[in-house]
Amino acid sequence: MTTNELIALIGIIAAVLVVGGGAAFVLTRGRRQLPPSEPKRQIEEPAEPTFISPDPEVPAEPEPESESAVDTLERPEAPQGRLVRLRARLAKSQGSLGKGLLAVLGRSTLDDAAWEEIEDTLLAADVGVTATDELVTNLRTHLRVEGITDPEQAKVALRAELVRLIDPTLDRSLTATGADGKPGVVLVVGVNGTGKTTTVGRLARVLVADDKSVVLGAADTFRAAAADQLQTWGERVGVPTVRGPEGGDPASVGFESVQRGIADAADVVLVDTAGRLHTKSGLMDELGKVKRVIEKQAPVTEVLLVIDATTGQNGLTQARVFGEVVDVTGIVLTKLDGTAKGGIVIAVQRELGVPVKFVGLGEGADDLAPFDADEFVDALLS
Ligand SMILES: Nc1nc2c(ncn2[C@@H]2O[C@H](COP(=O)(O)OP(=O)(O)OP(=O)(O)O)[C@@H](O)[C@H]2O)c(=O)[nH]1
Repeated sequence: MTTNELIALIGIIAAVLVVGGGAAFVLTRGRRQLPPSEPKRQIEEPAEPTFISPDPEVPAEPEPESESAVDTLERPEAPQGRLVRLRARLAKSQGSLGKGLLAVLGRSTLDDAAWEEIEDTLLAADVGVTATDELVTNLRTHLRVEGITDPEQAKVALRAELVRLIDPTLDRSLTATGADGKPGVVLVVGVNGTGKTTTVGRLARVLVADDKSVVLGAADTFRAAAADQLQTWGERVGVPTVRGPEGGDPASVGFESVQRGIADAADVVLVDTAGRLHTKSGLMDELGKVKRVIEKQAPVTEVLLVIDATTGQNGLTQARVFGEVVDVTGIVLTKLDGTAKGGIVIAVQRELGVPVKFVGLGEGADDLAPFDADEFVDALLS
């Protein structure tokens, strides 16, 4: 090999070494910049479809109940003291009944004309004829026997006579305790629009505030929105609602709601019923059936008749007719906030011989107050 040939061979070997080393360097650096090998596997092996993109039609696994969901439940106001809070709502009744009576009693002498005015005031407030006679006779005797002429003392005497007429000794508690480990069952009845569904929803809140477990029965299958309305009331305080098909048999919804109450070991089942005209005998008979069918599961412990206080004498007629079909055990007087006829409390109690247990004094969720004779009369005369 010549010297020139040797130099050429060394040059070729050197060039090969330089190019090969450079390529190796580039490859090595390049490999270091690649992502780790794991993702390569992801690309090659398609993931399960449900992980790639959850199908919106497929319901997700139920999530454990979050704290915020529990937090959204409302805490109803304790029932005690509601009547005192709502006393100003009796303003209309206060004006015509309470203030009317006090104005006459405040006069220096009470002649026959003054007593007639007292009588008229009581009658105008729907106290009813017999109760009015009784109150006037008793108050006159009270003032005469005790020689009362001072208006302030006369007011005290009036208060005592009104309380006596309303009868503070009546048991006004909701009879909602069942026997033999079964829930108490409260059936709520009345004509259309008196406020039954609202009352059932509010009663659920009263019971929940009292730490009772409750099941609602939407046996008003007649009015389309009634079951939804009731369910909403229940959801606000975490209470389930049993409902049936629209136009279905109300008795079977009543039956199933009590069945659910027994299965859940609930304290109370509250059953809403369809409003019915008290003049329609077929519908009234159906109400009797609802009660009988429910009682195949557990005794009805309370039948509450809801009466709209603004309907006056008509409310009394309803009370009479409902009382003939189901054994009414308590009265709920709604819309007492919108009437000057607060005396209906006295009249309706006498008509049925059962106590007023709750009064509705507004449209708020907790505007249903347990009735108390002393607090009511104090509100009227304040
Ligand atoms: N101002 C006032 N409104 C009330 C009171 N109680 C109920 N209401 C209103 O009365 C209306 C009728 O109430 P509902 O509970 O739907 O009556 P319902 O008796 O269930 O009606 P039906 O299902 O048709 O028989 C609603 O607008 C209630 O907000 C109350 O004490 N005061």
